[in-house]
Amino acid sequence: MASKLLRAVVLGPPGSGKGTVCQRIAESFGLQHLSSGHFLRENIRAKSEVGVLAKQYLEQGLLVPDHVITSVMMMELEKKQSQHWLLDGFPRTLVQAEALDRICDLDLVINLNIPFETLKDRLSARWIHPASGRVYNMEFNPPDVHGIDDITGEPLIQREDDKPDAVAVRLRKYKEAAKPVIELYKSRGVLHSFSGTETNKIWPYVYTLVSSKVRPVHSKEAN
Ligand SMILES: Nc1ccn([C@H]2C[C@H](O)[C@@H](COP(=O)(O)OP(=O)(O)OP(=O)(O)O)O2)c(=O)n1
Ligand SMILES: Nc1nc2c(ncn2[C@@H]2O[C@H](COP(=O)(O)OP(=O)(O)O)[C@@H](O)[C@H]2O)c(=O)[nH]1
Repeated sequence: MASKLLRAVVLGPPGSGKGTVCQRIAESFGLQHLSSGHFLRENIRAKSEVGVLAKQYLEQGLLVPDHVITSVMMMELEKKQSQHWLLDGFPRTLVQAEALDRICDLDLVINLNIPFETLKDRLSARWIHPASGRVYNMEFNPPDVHGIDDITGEPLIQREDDKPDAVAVRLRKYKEAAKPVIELYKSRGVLHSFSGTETNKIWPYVYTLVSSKVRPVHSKEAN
């Protein structure tokens, strides 16, 4: 098994299960899950310079400018240089993919293909714990107590951009921006696409793929 540090990306539209799959990979293989959306929401809550700027874009359903999210992610990646990592939500555009290219060679890109109706249903039932980024779904993985985070006991919230009108716009924008990124990774031979409507069915295939690159922390397959 290669001892090289894993550099991986998970691509997929909003609601496709990137966060869920990344969390499982991070737990099973002991690698760092870096979510660009989570870093942005943290900055917004902290009212940092990046956060104040990002908020203006997110409120209009827009992506933040490439240079802003790229500098946030480059700073985070610098801190994790000596660890295996997995990116969730970055790169979202070709410009971001090109910036990532300048600092590393990706080993693996996991692309989640999920039907539009499934995405809409999932997002309308998604609740998050803002401080940790923990994600719940009222049908798929509900919290122990309705509206309350299992670990901290703090309240869960629903993201503004998970409301139905915002979702349709986000999905359209995702497709447009992701197309050249997917083509780039396909041409490099690192793209692995998974299609379906259930994360639990996709997960064993993802697990097998990642196992070919990194050793699992637990000997038994999770879920
Ligand atoms: N590279 C990125 C990543 C995120 N964002 C912005 C737009 C996103 O709508 C928001 C939240 O990011 P998430 O990755 O959490 O959200 P997604 O839109 O991808 O939705 P989801 O978490 O549902 O996949 O942050 C951005 O502008 N550029
Ligand atoms: N019903 C259902 N919900 C799921 C499944 N997989 C993930 N979810 C939920 O769908 C929502 C979106 O998943 P998430 O991992 O946040 O996707 P992301 O937007 O791509 O990061 C969350 O509320 C998840 O808990 C699934 O197979 N079935």
